[in-house]
Amino acid sequence: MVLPITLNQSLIMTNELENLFVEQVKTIHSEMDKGTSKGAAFLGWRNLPNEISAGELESILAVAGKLRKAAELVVVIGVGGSYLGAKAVQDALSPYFERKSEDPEVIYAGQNLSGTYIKQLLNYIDGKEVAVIVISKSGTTTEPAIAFRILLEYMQCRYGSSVTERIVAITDKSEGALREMAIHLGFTSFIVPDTIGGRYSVLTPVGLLPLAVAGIDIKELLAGAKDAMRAYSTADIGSNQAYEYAALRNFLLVEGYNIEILASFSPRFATFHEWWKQLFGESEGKDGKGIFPAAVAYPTDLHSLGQYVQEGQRMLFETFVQFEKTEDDCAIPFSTDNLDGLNYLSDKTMNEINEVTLRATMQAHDDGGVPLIHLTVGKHDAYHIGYLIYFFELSCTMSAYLLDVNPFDQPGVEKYKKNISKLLEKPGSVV
Ligand SMILES: O=P(O)(O)OC[C@H]1O[C@H](O)[C@H](O)[C@@H](O)[C@@H]1O
Repeated sequence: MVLPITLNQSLIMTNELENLFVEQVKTIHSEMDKGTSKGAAFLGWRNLPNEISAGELESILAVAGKLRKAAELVVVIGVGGSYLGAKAVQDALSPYFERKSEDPEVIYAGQNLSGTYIKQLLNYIDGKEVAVIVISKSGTTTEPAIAFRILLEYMQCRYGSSVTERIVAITDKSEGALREMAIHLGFTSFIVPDTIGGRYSVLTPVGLLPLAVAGIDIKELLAGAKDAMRAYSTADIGSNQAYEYAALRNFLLVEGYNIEILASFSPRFATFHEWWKQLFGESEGKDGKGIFPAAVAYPTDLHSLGQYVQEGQRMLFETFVQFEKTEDDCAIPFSTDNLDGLNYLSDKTMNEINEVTLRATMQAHDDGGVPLIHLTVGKHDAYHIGYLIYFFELSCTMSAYLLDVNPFDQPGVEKYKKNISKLLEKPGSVV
């Protein structure tokens, strides 16, 4: 059977260490099952692919259908976990250049505080039929709240009382300013479940609604996640590659490799790197622990960071994600004059050369002393992306538990927020 994801690596672990991980993983797995692991109240994503009801899926699709009909452009407002998952999957599964005519354009706001960005966004959407999806689990995050205030004013001026048909909020069921606004102004809304933190929420309405609006097959995405959930349900590292990946990372950390670079050769996968960075960075980076998650888009970055990876400080390991099958390809044409000397490639396609470049890179980095993990993904489609999401969510959680940290909080992020409040003299903040 061809597995949707396979993991290869050539690291040599001592038997003692391997046995230690085998035992630790078993214990943690059973603690997760019993709900006694750190932050266990936020393990809701674990069974989500099985638990999302047909009713909820239908209502997401129905609302998406309405927005698709009403709007040629949809602005999705959110930051962090309320933005990265949807954008990662949308970019991974959309054509590079030309959208299908029935798919609205989906653009993002609230992930930065650039006045230039919002001003130009307002100019860009003017004259187009617009809808807005505003997402914030807490309902109080400053960056998206500011973007929404500006977009809401714009939408109210433009659409008057019918604005409620064009705005959808996704937030906590009862807490936060966004929930209050949704009730007060009468927007359609969805709930981010209490048991799922932002960075694990891509398979809830947080990711599913914007993706359905963009024309992504969310049922296939969930089908992949559901199969992954089944495939990675065992506590045994030997037959659970999500746990194997978690253990390998922790082994490498013990060996002094404290930076992981996620590397891929598919440009449309690059936003997924950003989702992965938040997932691992916020889940593990606390109590003075954690592997720093970085990412490179090859071959572009072979011509920038490649030098460092090859010969810089030896504290990096690399995880390659390779898609075996992609839909389109382009042959290298034969040239009669061969002025560029490339005729030796003319029996090959671009994707074949991309694959050779991947192998050449892995070999070079291996020679350079960079430990490698190689994840091969069967196909570049919604099913496999859903599978991969679940793979990383589970391995990230296990990896954080192996470090003995709570995977589901992010206390450090509050520090800068408090400083902003002080500097901007927010009422109630301590000066
Ligand atoms: O969804 P929100 O509550 O607006 O939060 C958006 C983001 O805010 C902060 O950056 C947190 O550290 C993230 O974990 C969260 O995803």
